[in-house]
Amino acid sequence: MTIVSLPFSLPNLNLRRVNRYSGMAFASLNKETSTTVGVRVTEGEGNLPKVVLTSPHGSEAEIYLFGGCITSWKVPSGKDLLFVRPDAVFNKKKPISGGVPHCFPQFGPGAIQQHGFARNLDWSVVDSDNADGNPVVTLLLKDGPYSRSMWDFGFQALYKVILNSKSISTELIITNTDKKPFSFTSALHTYFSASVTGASVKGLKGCKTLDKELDPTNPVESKEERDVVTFPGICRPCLS
Ligand SMILES: O=P(O)(O)OC[C@H]1O[C@@H](O)[C@H](O)[C@@H](O)[C@@H]1O
Repeated sequence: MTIVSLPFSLPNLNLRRVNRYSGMAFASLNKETSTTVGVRVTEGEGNLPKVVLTSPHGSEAEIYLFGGCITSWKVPSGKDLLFVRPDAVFNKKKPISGGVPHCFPQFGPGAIQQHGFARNLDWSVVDSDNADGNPVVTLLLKDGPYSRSMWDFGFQALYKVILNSKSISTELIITNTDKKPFSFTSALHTYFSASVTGASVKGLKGCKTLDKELDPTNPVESKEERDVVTFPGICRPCLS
């Protein structure tokens, strides 16, 4: 695997560092490659940079800077609990279809592109840590000409991913850096790798559903009536 230099600069952030292993994964400004235990940046699919978190307990996670998208979370047995669609592309022409894509500043359809622009932009690494053996990386996305062209607000998104021995945790902090208020919707739209046979989802009763099977551009709106949703075949209703 190849170590890549990433063209990021270090913003003036006051990020709390949690122990002696703190540091940048890689800094390219002076060609220095200081490492944090369990955090590295390598070339992924389509030569896109990805952060790899490796836990001493045997789990591993991969996060593409394009879209700030976690594409893999392997537990110690080697099983990947996340799913990436087989037809996903890694060429920045489309968001990476799978893993844990960001939806921001809009979830679903609306005034701007479906699920917003955060999954179409390059995030940068601003911090990495190793907290008691658990690797941590923090990514940053800020407004720029592309985001401003459709959503004219100043913002900062900080996305922290922590790989624990038996879990992975994420924290997304959105800060309004503008002089005017804004509202937004957001989601971490996770694709889990699972067999639908025997899978069920509770708690959807009463939720609005959109059935896109017949015409994805003109979904049929309805309401979920079932206490428990199972998946005997194609997943028809999708939550909006
Ligand atoms: O296809 P996209 O834009 O990546 O969105 C993923 C899914 O997002 C869901 O919120 C929609 O209900 C689905 O219809 C859609 O397939």
